[in-house]
Amino acid sequence: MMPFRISVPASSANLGPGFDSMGLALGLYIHLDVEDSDQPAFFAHGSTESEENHFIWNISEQVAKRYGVTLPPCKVQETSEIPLARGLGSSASAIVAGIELANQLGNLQLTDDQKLAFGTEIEGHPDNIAPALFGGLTISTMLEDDIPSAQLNDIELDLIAYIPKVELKTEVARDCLPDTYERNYAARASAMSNLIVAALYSKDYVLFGKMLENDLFHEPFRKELISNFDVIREKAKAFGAFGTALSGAGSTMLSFVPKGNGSTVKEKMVTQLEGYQVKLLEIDTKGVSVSQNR
Ligand SMILES: Nc1ncnc2c1ncn2[C@@H]1O[C@H](COP(=O)(O)OP(=O)(O)O)[C@@H](O)[C@H]1O
Ligand SMILES: N[C@@H](CCOP(=O)(O)O)C(=O)O
Repeated sequence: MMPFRISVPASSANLGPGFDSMGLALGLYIHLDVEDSDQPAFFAHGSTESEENHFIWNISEQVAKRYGVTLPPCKVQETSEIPLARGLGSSASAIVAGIELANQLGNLQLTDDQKLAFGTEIEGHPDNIAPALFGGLTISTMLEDDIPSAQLNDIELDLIAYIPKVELKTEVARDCLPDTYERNYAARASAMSNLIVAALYSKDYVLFGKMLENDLFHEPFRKELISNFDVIREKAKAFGAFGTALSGAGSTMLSFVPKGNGSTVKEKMVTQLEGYQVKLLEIDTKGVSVSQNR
């Protein structure tokens, strides 16, 4: 089996009103290159020193313990294109990588449902875990003993991410949210989520962009934490984007642009945003993958 490579995509959760349920897999990846070794060793991204208590290895060990197996010694080299704590789902991608590593090393033959359940248990919500596992746009939620999830791959949009230097931990951005929403407010907020899904399925991207920018669940409470929130949204709209939302809990923002116009809009946005990485991103449609060839 060894050597093998596990690749997991990044993801953008929420898409405005799809708070805690919608997520889109992105073409930025974390890779684990795994090979045989007598001495167990885990090399984190950019490090030449083996770490015993690495986040991903800890996840793998938790999975192994749950299923009563001991993982064989091996050497794991992590490389990642996903910036940490910017709302691009780095923690969920790392969790999925850890689950898949245990799955492969322990020959556990975990089902998709088992991986989704375990990942969601650790992350607390399924909106990044599901796209990291399955690719595309996923909508999922937590029932008592099940995590139903639907997938949509047929999205004809270009994506532009504005990634600032500043990190924002999801935990901190969740602390800004209200504990409860009043009934009429919640009904309006969930109507936006229903409409955004209908707009995506019917490919009405003008309506999609409108709903994307009308979230009531989280963005009104988080936007104060995000520099240039309104500026980015307004400029992107003026240059032709359908809409722009906070990616996950932030700090990145993500624009959805008519297919084929991405690079033109990106070039214009670059001139407006100093200190940001402005990136044209692909949608990943595969989710986590394991390959023998490197
Ligand atoms: N590949 C990784 N290796 C180690 N820790 C990671 C990795 N990816 C994410 N993390 C942990 O998750 C944190 C970021 O998670 P979070 O605040 O949820 O932001 P996001 O998931 O949006 O990037 C990092 O600060 C780090 O502690
Ligand atoms: N629904 C969560 C999503 C967090 O995504 P992340 O990429 O910022 O970890 C939230 O909005 O808190």
